[in-house]
Amino acid sequence: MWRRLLLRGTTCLLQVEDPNFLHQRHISSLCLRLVTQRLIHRPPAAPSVLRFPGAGYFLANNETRAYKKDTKSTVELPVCPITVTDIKQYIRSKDIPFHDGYSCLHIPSIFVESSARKDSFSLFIDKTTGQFLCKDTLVEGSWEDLQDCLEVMQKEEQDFLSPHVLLGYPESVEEQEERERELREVQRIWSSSVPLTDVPEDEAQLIKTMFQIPKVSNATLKKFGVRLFKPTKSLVFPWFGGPDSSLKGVKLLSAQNTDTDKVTYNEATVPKCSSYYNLFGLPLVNRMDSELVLTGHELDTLAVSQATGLPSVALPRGVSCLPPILLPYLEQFKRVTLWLGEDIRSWEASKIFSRKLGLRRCSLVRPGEYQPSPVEALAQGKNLSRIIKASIPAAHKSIVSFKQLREDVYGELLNTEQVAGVKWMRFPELNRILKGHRKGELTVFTGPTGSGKTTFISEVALDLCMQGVNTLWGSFEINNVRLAKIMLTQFAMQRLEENLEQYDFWADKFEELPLYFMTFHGQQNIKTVLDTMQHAVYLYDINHVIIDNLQFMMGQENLTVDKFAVQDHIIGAFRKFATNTSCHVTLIIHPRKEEDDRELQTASIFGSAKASQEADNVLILQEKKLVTCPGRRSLQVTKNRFDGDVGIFPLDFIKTSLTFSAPIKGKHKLRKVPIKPDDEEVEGHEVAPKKDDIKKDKAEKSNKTKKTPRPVKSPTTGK
Ligand SMILES: Nc1ncnc2c1ncn2[C@@H]1O[C@H](COP(=O)(O)OP(=O)(O)OP(=O)(O)O)[C@@H](O)[C@H]1O
Repeated sequence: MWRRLLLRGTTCLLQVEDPNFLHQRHISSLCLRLVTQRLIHRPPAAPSVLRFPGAGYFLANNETRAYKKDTKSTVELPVCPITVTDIKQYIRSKDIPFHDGYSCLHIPSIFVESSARKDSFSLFIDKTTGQFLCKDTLVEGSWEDLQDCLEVMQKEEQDFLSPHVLLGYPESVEEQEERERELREVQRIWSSSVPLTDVPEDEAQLIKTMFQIPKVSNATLKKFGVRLFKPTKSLVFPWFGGPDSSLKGVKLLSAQNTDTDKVTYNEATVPKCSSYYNLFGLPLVNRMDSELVLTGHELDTLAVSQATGLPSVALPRGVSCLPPILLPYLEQFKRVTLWLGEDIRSWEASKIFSRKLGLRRCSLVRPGEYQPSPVEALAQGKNLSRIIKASIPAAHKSIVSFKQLREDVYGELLNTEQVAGVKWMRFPELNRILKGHRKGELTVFTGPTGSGKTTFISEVALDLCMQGVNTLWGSFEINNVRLAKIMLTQFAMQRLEENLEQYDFWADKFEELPLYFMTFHGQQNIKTVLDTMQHAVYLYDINHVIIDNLQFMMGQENLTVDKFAVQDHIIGAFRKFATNTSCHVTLIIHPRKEEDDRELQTASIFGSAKASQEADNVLILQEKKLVTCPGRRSLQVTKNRFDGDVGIFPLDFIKTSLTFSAPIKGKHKLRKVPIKPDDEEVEGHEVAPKKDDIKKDKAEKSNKTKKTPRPVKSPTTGK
């Protein structure tokens, strides 16, 4: 029997074998099946979406909510994008009082009985996404979930709902086991580590010297609950959270002193960094505190707190991202000072994060010689309070004088290397010409049809992503599975088809990359694409978007208008996006038809001159049609706005690994660095373990040092 269903505004036809399918449990499993088959995005949470004739509405009262973690790194726009005005209008229509906060709207929790509500406005709705979080119960969900809940409350004439009302994805057995294993690991580390105050004074001093925190007092370490895990000489930072302030996780920090007197830190978290949402220092914040210093590191928070007495919290993944799910915890502060570190990357991150936090309450500490990171400032005996007082307001006017710019200019002159951007590990020649990959730029990339544009740009982007550049792919031509397969092959630098036993090893490492995909395929509307990009920038602090390729946005536009004008409009929109969001956009554009044996030039890019005018960089994949060397490609940089250097270098394609970056005839020999006495590792590239090691690695999988941050998908609870 066929039944028509309306799910989140989409009509679905369902074949139903069981005539009693209207029973709650059937609907719930049916919805889950639909989700697994990706027919709908997630199970509908409540009645307004399930309109069975005569069925009334449906709530899964007995189901507990548990998001399926890390499902996919795909970015999709919410079914119906909303604005803050929509949210406000809806809330008003339900007669719910609200408080207009910085990043969120605050309403009374609907998951707590009114008599038991501790805080009258403890449910936070993200103004940008509509995502909500109830701080009292830690129930969270989408804007649609919240609307559904409110509809039910109204229909039922209830003044609160059970926190278990929302349907969730049940955890798989493996997920459950993994979670339990992680919890045991957290407990094991925590109980076998000791407070630094219990360590003999000379040993404690030695540890502090090792971590270069000689001036951080025992009292401060004790106050923040920092411990020492003796087996690895690591500092342990606890994550206490949830309504019961229980131990949710730990971060282990080890220090390594280098020849240059500088210390390098290695971090490991349990649970793994993709589910680690600790705002370290939060339990010490008072409900009435209205000022906060936000740092990029736990040690910095210790330094700020000790030197200034101000409340301070550290971001769980440093400057790489500020997950929106943490924003509700920062709503109470009228003034937030962002002091994220001592380099340009921290400075750029502080500007981006302050947009999420609300510019008007944020001020930024500009890194510089006299303003190093907080922990260094403390070690150097600087006055941290004065540095914080001298921080500059994040809100800026659109017209500025040189007086306001002079510090920026000075900073750029002082840090020329950092200003030049992230260097490629696999493409030294690109570094030589372009100097690096910079935020806010537009790169236009072209090359003959089928010459390997996607393959090449995939490796170029992967290289950056492996260094922590949060990357979003918009691949309209080839689907995400194929693209991910290319990238994974390039990542592993080998044909995985022939080494399937290594698949899990590489896939596990690949999964840790801050890499996301838009789910579009085929022709797309430019506005939808830009909205999705904007959404991803907000959620995942994307730094690099790759669009493959522009021609897939042309078809949707009104083609009675001049084709070139449409293309110019699209390029202009991407240019604006790059500038406004400080995100680098790489745009692949097909060339116009040239004669086969002619090399492409900037002017060969399809369309008018707008593409090359707007672009900061123009890259061309040249294909020489030589009989002697048919597959030979070169990469030509014909425009480089940063410093004007242009040039060309040859690319040798290795079919097994789909890479272009191998050493060229001994010219760019990579140093071999042994990692084990009997193993060799090419610089910047990992070696997969032998078959036997794979099993071991799986068992120990949890959390060895992870440098690359990962997406934000699971709740703050760390559940
Ligand atoms: N230098 C090369 N030599 C030989 N084959 C290559 C080279 N680079 C890529 N290929 C292969 O050519 C095929 C097409 O590559 P790719 O899709 O990257 O090209 P493209 O320029 O993006 O194509 P299109 O013009 O259709 O967008 C792939 O199978 C790829 O593995």
